[in-house]
Amino acid sequence: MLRSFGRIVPPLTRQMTRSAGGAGAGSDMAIERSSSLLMQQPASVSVSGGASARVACVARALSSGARMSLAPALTAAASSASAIGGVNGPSAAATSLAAASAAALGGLDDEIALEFDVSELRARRRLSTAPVEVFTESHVVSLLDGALATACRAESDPALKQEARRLAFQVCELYCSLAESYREHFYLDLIRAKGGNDTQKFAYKSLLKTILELPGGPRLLVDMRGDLLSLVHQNQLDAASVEPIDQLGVDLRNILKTIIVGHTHLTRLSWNTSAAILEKVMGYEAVHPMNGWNDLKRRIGRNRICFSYFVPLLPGEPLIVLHTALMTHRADNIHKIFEEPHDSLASPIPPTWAIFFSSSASHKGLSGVGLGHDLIMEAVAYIKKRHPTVKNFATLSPIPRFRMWLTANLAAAVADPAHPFNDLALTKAELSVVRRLESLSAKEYSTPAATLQTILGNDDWSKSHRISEALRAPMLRLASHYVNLKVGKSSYDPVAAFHIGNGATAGDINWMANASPRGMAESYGLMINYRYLSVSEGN
Ligand SMILES: CC(C)(COP(=O)(O)OP(=O)(O)OC[C@H]1O[C@@H](n2cnc3c(N)ncnc32)[C@H](O)[C@@H]1OP(=O)(O)O)[C@@H](O)C(=O)NCCC(=O)NCCSC(=O)CC(=O)O
Repeated sequence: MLRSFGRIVPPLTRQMTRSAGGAGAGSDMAIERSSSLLMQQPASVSVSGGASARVACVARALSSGARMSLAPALTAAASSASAIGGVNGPSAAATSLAAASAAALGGLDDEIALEFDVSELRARRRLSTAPVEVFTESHVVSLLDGALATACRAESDPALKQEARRLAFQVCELYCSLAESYREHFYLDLIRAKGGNDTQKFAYKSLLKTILELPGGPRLLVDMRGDLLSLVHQNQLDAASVEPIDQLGVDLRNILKTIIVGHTHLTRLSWNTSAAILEKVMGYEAVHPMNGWNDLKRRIGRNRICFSYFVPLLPGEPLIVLHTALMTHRADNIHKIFEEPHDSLASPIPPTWAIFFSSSASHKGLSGVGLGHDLIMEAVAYIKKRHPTVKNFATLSPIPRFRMWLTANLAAAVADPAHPFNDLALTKAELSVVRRLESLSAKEYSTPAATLQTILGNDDWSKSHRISEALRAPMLRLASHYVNLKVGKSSYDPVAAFHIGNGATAGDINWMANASPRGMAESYGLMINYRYLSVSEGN
């Protein structure tokens, strides 16, 4: 089938020739000469020492780009020269040729590392909008087959490593050039590529590991897994694609774990942290958006700690951020945490509570790696060591889908007066209090669910102290019911799933704890404390 993979940049082979910059016509001739020399000599046992010296000289004299085009020939030379030999082993000349080729290749390592910098491709991926040359599926499949075969063979033959990296880079370039709608095909082609080895299941892992070793490769794989998860969550995959693509996602996660688990570095961010990182922290904030540098300054000021994880292979990337307030009491309102001026937070009373009020992971592609759990546990250890008066660890967390859940259930109960949610919505006593305060029509009075639905229909209730107080008890009860809902073994609410999955316990639900438009839209202003009792003292 001739399927086009739109938005593709020119083929890499051409790109590579162009990036050989400065090689010029003279270099082209030198490439040809040394190529033929390299291709011919290793085949002969009678290779002379002079030939190997010339190989090395020619290879060194070439520009790095031109030498790189020779990499496959140099690799072949090194490999076959080593293999030449009878009962007495390789001849001295063959050994010398192997050494010269290997030396020329060895010197290339750093240059190749630079030339194969995937970060550039990622930048292009973000910027490129113009449709360019189109590759056919057969091109994609043959590139993947070749890259996969070479990556697999390079695992046992180090002489093939550079070639494996070159091909892996081409695959990255292809991936960065793909239109979003072609990613599903790419993943399937990657999974199906056999690399000449029909028996090896999941052979693509070798290719992914080769990409991981390219400069910028880890970040590309993080993006790739994020893309893949987005695709899966859209629920639009062909039924037959779901299982293999899920498997690819799991393999990608496991490969990424090798550069994350055991390599994380806990960092406390401060006003002295580089602006580039602080700007990212502001951008990644997923729970309480920041409105500029002053908001951030307050969140890293006195009695506030902003933790982040970094790993060496994703330099400059705060992978996950955890904001903490050190307090003298349990926090029940997010506005109080934000409104304290950052320079007046010094209290004469030492803090006894650490309140985690926001965790944000920066890359979807790293979900399921366990970063959130590990960061909270390391943060606890850090705080215990430096702030020994802190004995209690808890969160002040959003309840993100509470309003959605309540709205849907009230609608179902209004449609069916026998619906059990009518019993949960308001008790008889609550119903009579609310009805006394609000003048509703007969229809609106008809059931508890109808009454509550009408009152919550707009946010006016929150402006009336009396009505809001009348709603407090039923809303807290409904929120508690919601937070304890399960889907299988996990909590229905995503934040509850995260904290309860970490070993925390659902604690107090706080009334009007986040009256911002987002807080009202998500949970009618309610927030919850999850208690990390196992690490708290005196519990
Ligand atoms: C909360 C996170 C930082 C966690 O990051 P991680 O990389 O550790 O996440 P993860 O994907 O490995 O998920 C860890 C576990 O959390 C649960 N989990 C996470 N997100 C979920 C979701 N949307 N739906 C269902 N479960 C979910 C899963 O059970 C999973 O367990 P398993 O591994 O078994 O699948 C991130 O999900 C995130 O940035 N979320 C958006 C912002 C957010 O809602 N933050 C929390 C509210 S703030 C807050 O509550 C205060 C605070 O924490 O400080």
